[in-house]
Amino acid sequence: MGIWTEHDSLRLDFNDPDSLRTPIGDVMSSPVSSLHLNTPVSEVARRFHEEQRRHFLVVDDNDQPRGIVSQTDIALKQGLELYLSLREVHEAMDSQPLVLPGTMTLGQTAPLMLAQRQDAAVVDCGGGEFGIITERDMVRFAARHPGDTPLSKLASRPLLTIAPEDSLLRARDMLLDHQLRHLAVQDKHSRQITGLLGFRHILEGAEQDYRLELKQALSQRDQALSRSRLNLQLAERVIEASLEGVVITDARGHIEFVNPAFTHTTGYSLEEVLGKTPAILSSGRHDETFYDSMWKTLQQKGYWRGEIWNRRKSGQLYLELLTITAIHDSDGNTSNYAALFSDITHIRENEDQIRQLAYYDALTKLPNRRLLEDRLDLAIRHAHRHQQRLAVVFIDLDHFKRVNDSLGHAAGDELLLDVSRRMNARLREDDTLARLGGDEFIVLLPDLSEPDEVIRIARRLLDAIAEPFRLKDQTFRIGCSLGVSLYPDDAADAEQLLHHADAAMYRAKQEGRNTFRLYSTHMDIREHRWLAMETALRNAIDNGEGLSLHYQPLVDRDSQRLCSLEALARWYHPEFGQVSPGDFIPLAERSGLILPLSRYLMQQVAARLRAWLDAGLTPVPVAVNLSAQQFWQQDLIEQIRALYDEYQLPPGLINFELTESMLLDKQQQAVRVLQQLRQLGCRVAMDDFGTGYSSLSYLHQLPITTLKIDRSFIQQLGENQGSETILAAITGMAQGLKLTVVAEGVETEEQLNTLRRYHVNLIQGYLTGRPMPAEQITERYLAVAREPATNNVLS
Ligand SMILES: Nc1nc2c(ncn2[C@@H]2O[C@@H]3COP(=O)(O)O[C@H]4[C@@H](O)[C@H](n5cnc6c(=O)[nH]c(N)nc65)O[C@@H]4COP(=O)(O)O[C@H]3[C@H]2O)c(=O)[nH]1
Repeated sequence: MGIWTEHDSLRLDFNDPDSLRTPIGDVMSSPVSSLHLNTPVSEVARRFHEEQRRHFLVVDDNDQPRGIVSQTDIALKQGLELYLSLREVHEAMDSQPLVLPGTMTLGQTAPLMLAQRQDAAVVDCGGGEFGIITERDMVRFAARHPGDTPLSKLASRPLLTIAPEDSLLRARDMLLDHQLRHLAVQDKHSRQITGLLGFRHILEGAEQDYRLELKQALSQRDQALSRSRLNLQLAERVIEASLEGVVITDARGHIEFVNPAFTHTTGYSLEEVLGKTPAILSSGRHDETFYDSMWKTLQQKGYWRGEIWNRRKSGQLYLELLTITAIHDSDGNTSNYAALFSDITHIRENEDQIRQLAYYDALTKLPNRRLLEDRLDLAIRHAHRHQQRLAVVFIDLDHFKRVNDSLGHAAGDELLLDVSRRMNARLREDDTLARLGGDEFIVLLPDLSEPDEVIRIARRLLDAIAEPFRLKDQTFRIGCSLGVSLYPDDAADAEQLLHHADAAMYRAKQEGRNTFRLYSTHMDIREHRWLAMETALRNAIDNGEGLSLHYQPLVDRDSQRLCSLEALARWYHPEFGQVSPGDFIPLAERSGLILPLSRYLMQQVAARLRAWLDAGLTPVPVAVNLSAQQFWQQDLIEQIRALYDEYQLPPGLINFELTESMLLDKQQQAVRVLQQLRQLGCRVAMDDFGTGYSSLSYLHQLPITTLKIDRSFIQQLGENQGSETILAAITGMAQGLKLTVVAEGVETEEQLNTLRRYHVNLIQGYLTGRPMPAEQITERYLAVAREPATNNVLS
């Protein structure tokens, strides 16, 4: 198949009329290029340009011809309007048009146009007049005009012109309007024909630019593609190699991708987590509100960043720093979530360790001076705002150096640990115990409701340290000295408070150790009273001034004969007056004075017995009250023995009274001490029986001799049926255990009469004799004891 176009007509010999008889098969273009019906116009335009053709045969699926498509069709139908409106004629025109003189013949023109591949030529008709002939004209001329016809006769006139600055769109429209294929381009000013513009030029220009743009676009796309492929590869490699875990989920939170770092951190492989939600990592450490607010933030801001505790496949907890970002599609809907996390457990541990080192004492793990000062500053501000008091207690161990020197530093450290544990156990939750170094500690007591509270706490701390320590199989005691300063009474800032507490502690050390001192000299008397009393008691013990003993008789219930005495301490102070033992005994216990006081009193008792003996009297045994600290002294038995030796006392003259509470939890050890006392010939009474713990069941295990029924029971006799029932039970049991029973605090005959019904051996009380000075005892009981008729105390 072939095609014969206007252009092919130029191959005819216009000078030979017979050439028109040439068979078309000889002059057609063959083979003919074809396009399928469905070929897009852009593709057609590209083929026109690439194959330098002007027509294509259009075929169907069966290669049957269905039409011919020309460049003109494309120029008209390619939707080039926008392009054509932007381009000007001079950009597309043929700037070297074939201009032929009007005298040239038709026969000369055809081969010229063919040779120069021109589809039109401008004809200079002379006299400034121009015309045009085109391939299409040539087909017509071939049939109608002989080859020697001059062009001036044939050329179409007037020549339709357009300015070089006009748009190609205008040029196209002019061509369409005038049913022409060519326009001459004429300079507006010089009127010179500067070019020729046909559909071919319009299309070629368009094609050219299209092609260029397409090429550019394609190369840009290729570049972008390869860039993004590169970026993608890079991103993939970065994600793969990243030390941060990466999780990508779909919009509903189902995992679509995880990287190796995820697997490394969590222990889960991609296959194990695909399709699951990150909830598989949940540690259970965060509540619902935490996750709710995370999702809320994600939805509102598009990202969430924070720290979260998760659990590895192994079950181990870890802390991760997590950033979740919502990824949106082109419609703005969330299509995925990308989560990036790093395991910061170690960082946190390091931070904690650093914080620990910076703010805590390495040995005891207590806050150090720095943290203490921070907390003190805070506490001062808080106290200032709420108009509250706070206290700083400076604590220094007494004789710590000795422990260190004799037992070694390891034992010293052990002791410090023990001390800090004991003190901590005695403090309130909000109090701060800090170690300044060495054997110095500070306690910060915020929110003191009343200044007395600090005194109570100071005593508790003293007691805690006064308890024996056991190190390297050795039991020993150390004490401590405490200095207290108060905000706002003593100072307004942390430094001064610490300074004053230190000064007060120093005073405590100077004034005997194992005690505390308040810095303030401006506090009211009540607050100072205990302190002053303690100092006074200390002096009294040192010089014996104001301290004395009264003796209260214990008489046989039935015969009324004096059987023994109870020594009761008395203390008179010029400033405080007569101080009740109910006050000064506990004070002595708290301030560590009980041991020297007891020693002093026991000595007095022994001396008194010696004096009675020396006076030729027959003293009855004297019972001494033992306090807990005294009872648990390691050398108690030794002391007593020494006392007996020193005063040359016959055995059994000094007896002891103790209370149930002292023996609590330590029955086995108590039994040992009691047995030793018994071996010395001492009788031992359980005092105040019926109050406190009153465990009847363990009484039989204790080698005691006497049970003293507390006066509260005796005083309720006759008033309260219950107390008589208890009396019956206690006395019944005591009888079974062969214990002597003493009824304390008997004040009335009625009480005495009731007691007669039960197993009660001795009576002690105001009815039978108040506590009295030794001289009175001598006078009333011992001197007359020589005269049997008067030893009935009630007579
Ligand atoms: N209402 C009333 N009271 C009576 C009667 N008969 C005796 N009393 C009081 O009862 C207390 C008996 O002493 P306690 O129970 O051992 O209780 C003693 C004892 O626990 C302690 N105490 C006294 N002296 C010493 C001592 O030298 N060493 C120790 N460790 N504690 C002592 O102080 C506590 C109180 O002693 P005191 O005030 O002397 O009080 C004494 C005594 O005066 C009475 O018929 N009616």
